[in-house]
Amino acid sequence: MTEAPTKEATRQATRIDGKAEAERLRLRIGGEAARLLALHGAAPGLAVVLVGEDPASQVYVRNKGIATRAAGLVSVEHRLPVSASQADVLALVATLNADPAIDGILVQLPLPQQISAKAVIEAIDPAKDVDGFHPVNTGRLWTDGGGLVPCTPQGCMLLLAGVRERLAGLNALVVGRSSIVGKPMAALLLAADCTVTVAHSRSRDLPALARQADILVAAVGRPAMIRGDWIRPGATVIDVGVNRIDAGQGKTRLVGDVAYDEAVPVAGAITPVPGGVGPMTIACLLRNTMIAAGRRRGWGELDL
Ligand SMILES: Nc1nc2c(c(=O)[nH]1)N[C@@H](CN(C=O)c1ccc(C(=O)N[C@@H](CCC(=O)O)C(=O)O)cc1)CN2
Repeated sequence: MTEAPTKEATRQATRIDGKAEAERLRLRIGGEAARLLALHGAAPGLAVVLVGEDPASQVYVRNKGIATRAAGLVSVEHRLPVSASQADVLALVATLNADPAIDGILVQLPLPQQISAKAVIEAIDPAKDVDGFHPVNTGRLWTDGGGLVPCTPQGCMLLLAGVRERLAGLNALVVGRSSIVGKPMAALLLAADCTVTVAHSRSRDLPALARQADILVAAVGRPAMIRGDWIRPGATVIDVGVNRIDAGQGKTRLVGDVAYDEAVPVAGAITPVPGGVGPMTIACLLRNTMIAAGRRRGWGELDL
């Protein structure tokens, strides 16, 4: 009797579970916060400022508050109307800068068009800038690395560490050059001794650049732009995109910047959307708040 031909097993990338990793990090932060409360009788305080009523921002701010309180930190929310002036926001930031109970300040982006995000970010005390967007923290990131590190790129690095023991010498491609993700991501990969390329809308032959990459970080905000045949076999793919697309019948669904189903048979490991980088952003915000509190209150560097 002839045996049925064995079907060649389809290669599948390791799915990097950001939700589970974020949960573990939040539990560690909760444990450390409880220890510090017992030792010093105080909990770190995070103030989140929301201007206007952008639906996605409202969800993110609510989730930040829930996660902050669940970890045993103090969460304070300030909501300003969409008509708020830049002076209103700057006045609130000045109050929070001076408040000794507040260790971290985050102004949710985007802001209404009459308010300059640059002016607001630059007004935040760099020691309380838990987003890591202030020029002092940006400068530290590109020099000695001692400042507060932007949450999304920090989360990407933690996810990478879970699947890649050594990053030194690897080719890393960051697609996107935003100040929030692309540029700080490039700085962190460079600090980890990767050979870093940053691609953007004017880059020539993006597929060819992608095919060189052992690590590919997609942060362009264009649904499924990175195709499966652009990916180097075995590469680690970190998808930062959170794009809401029409799913028909009046429904929407979230997709990343990478064509996930095409990438899975080629990549070595890949983050899904949702459930990849997104949850790490909020966990790293709590981490930054703990770090800022430790430094401000003289609790020393914490093991997080
Ligand atoms: N001041 C800031 N503003 C904004 C930041 C930021 O880091 N600081 N980043 C984004 C929004 N953001 C946090 O604020 C954020 C985005 C996405 C997620 C997340 O968990 N995404 C989930 C899906 C959620 C959904 O269903 O919509 C996922 O990817 O699994 C968390 C935080 C812009 N503004």
